[in-house]
Amino acid sequence: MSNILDRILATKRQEVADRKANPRAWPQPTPPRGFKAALDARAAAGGYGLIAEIKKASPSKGLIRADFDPPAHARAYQAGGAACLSILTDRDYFQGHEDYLIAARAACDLPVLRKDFMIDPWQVEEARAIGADAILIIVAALDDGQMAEIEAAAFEQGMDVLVEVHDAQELDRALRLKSRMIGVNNRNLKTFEVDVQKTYELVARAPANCTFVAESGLISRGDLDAMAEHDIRCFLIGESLMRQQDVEAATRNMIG
Ligand SMILES: O=C(O)c1ccccc1NCC(=O)[C@H](O)[C@H](O)COP(=O)(O)O
Repeated sequence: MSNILDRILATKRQEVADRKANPRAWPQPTPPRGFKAALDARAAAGGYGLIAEIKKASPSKGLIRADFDPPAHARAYQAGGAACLSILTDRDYFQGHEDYLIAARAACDLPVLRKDFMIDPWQVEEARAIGADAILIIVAALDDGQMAEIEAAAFEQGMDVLVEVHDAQELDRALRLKSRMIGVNNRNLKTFEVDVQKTYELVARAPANCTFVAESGLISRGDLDAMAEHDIRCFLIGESLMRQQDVEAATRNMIG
């Protein structure tokens, strides 16, 4: 039986083919903002490096934020102390859009991750063209050759790469790449269950020179403090912040 990732990737292949056939023209983006450097600086200063996600909806939760306003959320996340943004651009499963990334990045100074399902280096060029400072490689979605090709395209554009893994085998494959920014997604893509134990298991296997990011299902300051006891200081958080009426205050309470 196919899981949600298989279904997303099937849709994405068709979407990318359509977009390559009918490319949009984009305005010239400003130069890349250092994404990994922004996270590392927070962690080095003894704080938490938060990648705050602008996420309208998801396959697991449906609609998360009805009054969705990417520029306002970007400003609130920056004022609340986030180091970086993650912005969903996938339309079919997350109700995202490239225009949300463009508008949110223009509204703040934070580096931005294009959160989408990369299957083709062409999408990396498009990501930079809309202003993204980093892209995501999901190890479960690609073979080693595809990952290396997409990573090389990103580095050529001066972007950072967050490499996302779910288990030890995927971590071993991730570490064959050059990027030293590794995210552990605690969400099981078959069941949608979130298990933060995954992060604890994998941080012990990751080399010390990695920027290590815990992703998904983080709800409270206590969750982050528990992870900090295992030397994990960077986090990708979406839903729990996006559900708050006062996003700025929620962000500050989470990491302040
Ligand atoms: O969020 C989902 O339902 C989902 C389903 C299938 C593939 C990916 C999915 N989420 C992408 C993410 O990585 C999360 O948006 C991100 O880690 C933030 O998670 P959360 O704080 O739980 O919103």
